[in-house]
Formats: sequence, C-alpha cells, structure tokens
Amino acid sequence: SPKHKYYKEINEVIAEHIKYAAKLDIDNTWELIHDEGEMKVFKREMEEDGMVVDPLKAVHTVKGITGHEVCHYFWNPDVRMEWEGTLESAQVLDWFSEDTCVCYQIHKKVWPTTQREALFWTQIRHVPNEDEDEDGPDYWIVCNYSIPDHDKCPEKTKNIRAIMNVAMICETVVEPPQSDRNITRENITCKIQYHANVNPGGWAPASVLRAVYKREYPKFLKRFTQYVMDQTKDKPIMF
Ligand SMILES: CCCCCc1ccc(-c2ccc(S(=O)(=O)CCO)cc2)cc1/C=C\c1ccccn1
Repeated sequence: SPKHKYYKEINEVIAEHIKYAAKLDIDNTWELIHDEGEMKVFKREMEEDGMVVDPLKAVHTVKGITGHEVCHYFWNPDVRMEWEGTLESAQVLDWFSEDTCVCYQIHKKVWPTTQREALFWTQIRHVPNEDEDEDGPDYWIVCNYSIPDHDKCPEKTKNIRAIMNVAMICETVVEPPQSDRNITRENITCKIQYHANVNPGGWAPASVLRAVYKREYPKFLKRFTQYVMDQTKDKPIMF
C-alpha cells in the first residue's frame, strides 16, 4: 500500500508482536487469572503514574476454525458490534489500504469510572513461514494500535481516551496432515495468542480496573471465539 504516515509504525509494531508470539514464554512473572478448558488468561500487575496498565496475555485452542477466520472476524469492523459486548459504538474513520483502517469506538461506561473511548489503526496480515523453513510457524495476525488523533475523530467528548496495543495472533494446525483436497473442519484447530496492553488513559480505582479485566477478558474471548464458530460452521474453510 502507498507510503502513508503510519506505514513504518505498523510494520514495527506487527514485527514486535510476531517476535514475541514466537517465544510464548509464560514464565512465573505471569499470574494465571482464568483457566477454563483450553483457555488460559494471564496478567502482570503493572502501574504507570499510579494507573493500572496490567499487560494481559491469553492462550486458547479452538477446534474447527482457522487462524485466518479468527483474524478475519476480529479485524472486520463491520461485525465488531456483533461480538464486542463492551462497546457502545464503533465506526471506521479512514482506510489506509484494504487491510488497514482507523477505528473510533466508545466503550460502555463501567460504574463508577469515567467512560472510555479508543482511536486506533487496525491491520490484518498473513505472516507465512520463512521459505527455507517450511516447518516454521505460519501466522495470521490482527493488531489494534492507538493513534493520538485523526481529523475525523469527534473532538472534546466527555470520555477518557484509552491507549492500547492489542494483538490477536493465530496459527492453524491441520491433523492428520491431509492433502489440501479433503480437509474438513474436524481436521483443523486454531491456536490463539491474545496480547492486550491497555492504558485506561486516566485514573480509575485499581480494584475496579482489575475486577473489570478479570471479568471482561475471559468473557470477551469466550464470546468472540463462539461467534467465529457460529459464523463459520456452514461456510467453506478460509485457510
Ligand atoms: C474502568 C474500565 C475502563 C475500560 C478500559 C478498557 C478500554 C479498552 C479496552 C479494550 C478491550 C479490548 C480491545 S480489542 O481486543 O482490541 C477488541 C476491540 O474492541 C480493545 C480495547 C479494555 C478496557 C478494560 C477492560 C476490558 C476488558 C475486556 C473487554 C472490555 N474492557
């Protein structure tokens, strides 16, 4: 796509998430906050200027869908309101290319905190394995990354602007290895890594924020993956 002003930043941010995903080192600095079936959600407790900015990492394995399908529905702004239960509104302000756009969304108010909003670019990308290493990981990734402003962004709202760096990184496993001819949904499994670094943008009680994170992230991951299974079950597989 043409060299727009975020081109360099997008490549750097995506490369960073891919490097990090390949390591997947869940060491003891990560605290398990939710463990349900194949889904494990971890957090690190971190504060910046007295604000809770806990990084969040989730891993999940879902049968019957592909990484491309998970990333497609996570990225597609047209369906965001269908699965993201914490949003009051979501809109596209701009398109940088057919896989990259700028979204503005308002989160539902969480009593007793001030309502949050977010302005970010979102890109979906296929990162095939290195040619020489055909066993290397093949990722589909979506990254949502805050930008400071945009000329079409509503000015001076009463909301606090949250700042985020979020990635959904997926690998698809086909077993037993089938020639591409007759793979069915029984043969595929998606391995998901979800990384969310969200700065709530303004003070909120640590206890409230941590309770929201603990409750909302597992709920959102369960609801979102169920949504993808429902949307794809009668459709041809998107590899
Ligand atoms: C006091 C509460 C303040 C809310 C702070 C907050 C702001 C934004 C966000 C957030 C969550 C998921 C994404 S995404 O994965 O990119 C999908 C697109 O929406 C982007 C942003 C989270 C949170 C904080 C908690 C929280 C956790 C899971 C769901 C909802 N809220």
